[in-house]
Amino acid sequence: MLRIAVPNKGSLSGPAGEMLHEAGYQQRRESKELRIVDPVNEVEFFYLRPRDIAIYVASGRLDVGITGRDLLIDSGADAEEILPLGFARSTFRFAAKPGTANGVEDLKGRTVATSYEGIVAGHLADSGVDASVVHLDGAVETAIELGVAEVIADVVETGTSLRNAGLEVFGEPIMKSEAIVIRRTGADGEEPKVQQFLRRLQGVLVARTYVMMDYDCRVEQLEKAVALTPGLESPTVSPLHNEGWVAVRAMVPAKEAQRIMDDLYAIGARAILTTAIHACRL
Ligand SMILES: Nc1ncnc2c1ncn2[C@@H]1O[C@H](COP(=O)(O)OP(=O)(O)OP(=O)(O)O)[C@@H](O)[C@H]1O
Ligand SMILES: O=P(O)(O)OC[C@H]1O[C@H](OP(=O)(O)OP(=O)(O)O)[C@H](O)[C@@H]1O
Ligand SMILES: [Mg+2]
Repeated sequence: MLRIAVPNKGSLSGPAGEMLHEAGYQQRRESKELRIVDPVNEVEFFYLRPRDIAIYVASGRLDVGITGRDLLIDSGADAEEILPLGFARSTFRFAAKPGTANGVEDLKGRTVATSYEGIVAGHLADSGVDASVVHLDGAVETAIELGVAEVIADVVETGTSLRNAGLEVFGEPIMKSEAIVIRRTGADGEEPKVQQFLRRLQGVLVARTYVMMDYDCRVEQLEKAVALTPGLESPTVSPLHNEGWVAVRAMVPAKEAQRIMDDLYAIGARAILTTAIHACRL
């Protein structure tokens, strides 16, 4: 049985559960459940604090886990990223009252408040800057107003929390994060159960990013049409009953579907349809 760690709370929890559900796995029915078995798929899910997931996976007791890249790095645990999942995207940045600092080099002798002590201490050390780090559990933006620190380092997505606190980011982003799948560093990457789990999640990612496009076009226009819709491998081309026409089928990125439909129409393609992909194995 594959043992998988899933975030039980916070920004990662909802989207992780949705993705696992879309991948065909049974998920917990209520948020108090800490562990469920999905006997059909032979997996067991452990709902754990997002911050703790890298530690469990590094211990080898759980095979894989879903967490944030920033949380993995912050933990310092012996685990590695094996698949980015495209949700809970954020950047990790320094922020302060306008005019306080322009870059990490200005932090010498100052105090930085953060919930991500591991990332911040590592970044300061890499930059050769000697500053103090104060650990806070959350709502870090308030630390400056209340005089606990002059600078914070925190997750930024829309920037609303910073604006509301009258703060501005400064310096280069410390890191970019998103939800990821992790496993213990050096664990057997070919393990069939792990590979199957990753293929299912990759299938969800593809189904979310691509649509299926079908259209008819004249044989003379086929090369131009195929250049617009190269598909992942190569498009399927089938003869139509009407001589001189073919039907083409290819996956295209969902974001580009409307532009591609316009371009296909312009070269004479007709009956252009797009349909959603519900599941996929590449
Ligand atoms: N507003 C946000 N937008 C996108 N990702 C976020 C946001 N806030 C946190 N994250 C990401 O979620 C992960 C942190 O999850 P965690 O559950 O510890 O914190 P949280 O979502 O802030 O929840 P809480 O603060 O309620 O405990 C990190 O990977 C972080 O980058
Ligand atoms: O740039 P934004 O879109 O505003 O998002 C970033 C904010 O979201 C998270 O806070 P959360 O609500 O989880 O509270 P916390 O600070 O207590 O973790 C994070 O810690 C930032 O404060
Ligand atoms: Mg938070």
